[in-house]
Amino acid sequence: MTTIHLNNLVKRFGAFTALKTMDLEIRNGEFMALLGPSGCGKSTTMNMIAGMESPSEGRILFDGRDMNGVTMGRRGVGFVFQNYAIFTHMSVYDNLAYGLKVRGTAQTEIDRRVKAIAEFLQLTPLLKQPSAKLSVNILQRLAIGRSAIVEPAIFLLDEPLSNVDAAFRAVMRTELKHLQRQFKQTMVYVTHDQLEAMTMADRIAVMDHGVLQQVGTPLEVYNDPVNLFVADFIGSPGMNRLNGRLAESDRGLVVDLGRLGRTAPISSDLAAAARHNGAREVVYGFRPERVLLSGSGEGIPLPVTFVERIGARTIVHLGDGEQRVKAVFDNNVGLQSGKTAHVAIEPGAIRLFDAKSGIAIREAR
Ligand SMILES: Nc1ncnc2c1ncn2[C@@H]1O[C@H](COP(=O)(O)OP(=O)(O)OP(=O)(O)O)[C@@H](O)[C@H]1O
Repeated sequence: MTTIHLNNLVKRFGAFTALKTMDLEIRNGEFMALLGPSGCGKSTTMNMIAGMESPSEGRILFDGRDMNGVTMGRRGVGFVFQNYAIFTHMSVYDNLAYGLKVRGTAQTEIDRRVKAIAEFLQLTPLLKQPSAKLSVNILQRLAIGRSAIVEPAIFLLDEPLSNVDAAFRAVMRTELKHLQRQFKQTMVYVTHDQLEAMTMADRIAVMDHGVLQQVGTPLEVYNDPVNLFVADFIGSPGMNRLNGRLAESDRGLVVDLGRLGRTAPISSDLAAAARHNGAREVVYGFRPERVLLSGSGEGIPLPVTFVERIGARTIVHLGDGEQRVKAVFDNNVGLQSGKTAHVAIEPGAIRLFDAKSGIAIREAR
């Protein structure tokens, strides 16, 4: 196990800055996901950790040791890419054994470890097969096994599941997490898929445009996004946002929801944070799972525009124009498009953002 420190890391390609600045500590034995849209600098960060690219500025430390000038082969990292690097002229067994062979491991030990990893990745019946004829799913499993077998202290995976089919991806999400627990590796996992990051990672580093936006556990980034980018990127459907304006009332500070013709109360702590922030135009945010239906006719009246049933889950689309809301329920709530629903938001679920900067207005914690 190894701790990775990224200190003020910057990467420029000519005049273009792919990574503007990155400060991140990846703890011993931690599963860290680097998450963000295409082009945000995830792979660039990963390639620098692996030693395939050098930083333009800043340092990378493994257990406090500066990796500047240390070649990829000497960093003790295992790397799995989106495009599995498999020797197609070799059998599954020989591909798995390769890393141990080049390290001069004894044949009996190679045999033991190949059998163990093959069992773990359900490759045992295929060990004698030539790799050239394997399906994409199996090839990716083999690529993971080939890197994992040497038990690197640091395991780097760059979108390893993006070419495989959805059912297999779901299985591999669980297996990769299991593999990391078993070998107690420090794992860095690049993905643009928030579901992958949310289900596997101990912590997620959310990136956008070469800038680290937020680091936290899946629940922290889900519940308390630092800005509207993170609020939108995490969760499916993303966070609801209604445009509002802070206004004083006899109930204290409230959010005037404009066209919806309502004012929404906020907690006294959030009101204090909003007063301190000074913003007037705000985004009133809440997760679709935190919407409640009010049977008594209280709450915000919104037209039901569309009802989606996804297995046991129901996603209800409400509102029109700019003020739209999605609500997610675990059952069939019996709403139909064309009807009006009265919705309330669970207490404690409201998040406020400064509409101009997009930055969260947060209660002191
Ligand atoms: N060798 C290079 N030369 C010039 N620009 C590069 C180079 N490598 C990456 N870039 C640019 O740096 C930015 C970040 O790329 P990077 O591959 O790190 O993004 P990413 O978040 O991993 O996205 P993706 O999943 O699409 O690869 C992109 O705009 C990319 O075009």
